[in-house]
Amino acid sequence: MIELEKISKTYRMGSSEVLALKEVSLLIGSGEFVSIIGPSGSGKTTLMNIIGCLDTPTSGHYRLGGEAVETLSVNRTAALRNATIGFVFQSFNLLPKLNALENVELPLVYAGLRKKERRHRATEMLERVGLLDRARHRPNELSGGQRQRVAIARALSVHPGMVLADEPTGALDSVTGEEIMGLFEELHRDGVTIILVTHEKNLALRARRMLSLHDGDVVEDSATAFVQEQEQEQERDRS
Ligand SMILES: Nc1ncnc2c1ncn2[C@@H]1O[C@H](COP(=O)(O)OP(=O)(O)OP(=O)(O)O)[C@@H](O)[C@H]1O
Repeated sequence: MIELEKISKTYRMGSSEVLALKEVSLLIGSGEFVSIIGPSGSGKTTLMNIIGCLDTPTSGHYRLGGEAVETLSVNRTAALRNATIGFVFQSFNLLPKLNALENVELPLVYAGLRKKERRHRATEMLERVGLLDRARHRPNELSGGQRQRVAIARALSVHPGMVLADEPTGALDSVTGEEIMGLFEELHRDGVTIILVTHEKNLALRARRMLSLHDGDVVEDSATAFVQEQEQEQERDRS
């Protein structure tokens, strides 16, 4: 469970200030599939960074899984983040000298797992994203979509309850982007919380809930047409 209460974020640069988030209050439940949309500079990445405990708000309160994040030490925050959140970025952020399997294993090295368990889990995750046959390939031997699948497998390797994805399809063509969205939908069906930043409305509408940001404010928080269609179908079935 994510609980944001009047979260504001101000960036200071010399004598000037940018108010990137303005008293944002939000509840996101376990297992939700939420997209965040908004124009460039509206605060999407800032909000994701705060939810992901990669940055701290200037004011307000953030509880993650019941823990008040502002009261935690840096080490405890890092431990909470590593155990609960998998990150997926537009630029994949894979290490070029490691092959796909080794990239997926990396968070498990940091988590202190033994080699045999790491191999087992990383293999399982590559299979999950349909890339087992590319396990020994380095990132430059993979397509963009395959690289993003490796990055998603890496995010999943620690079995996080939540995946935060910042423009995960931004570097991909539309067909490959659709495939990656299909993978997020599968994860959602498996109970993983998905929060996805995108500037493409057709992709945002594939989530079950869409938040629109404008100038640091959440200006819309709505169930997507996908959910409305499902509700209408259920209504028809009942009548
Ligand atoms: N490190 C920083 N220092 C100063 N200002 C920043 C910093 N990061 C973001 N900002 C400013 O905060 C505001 C929100 O930025 P943010 O990156 O969250 O927006 P965004 O919606 O993700 O934009 P985009 O779609 O272009 O990635 C912008 O005005 C931006 O210039």
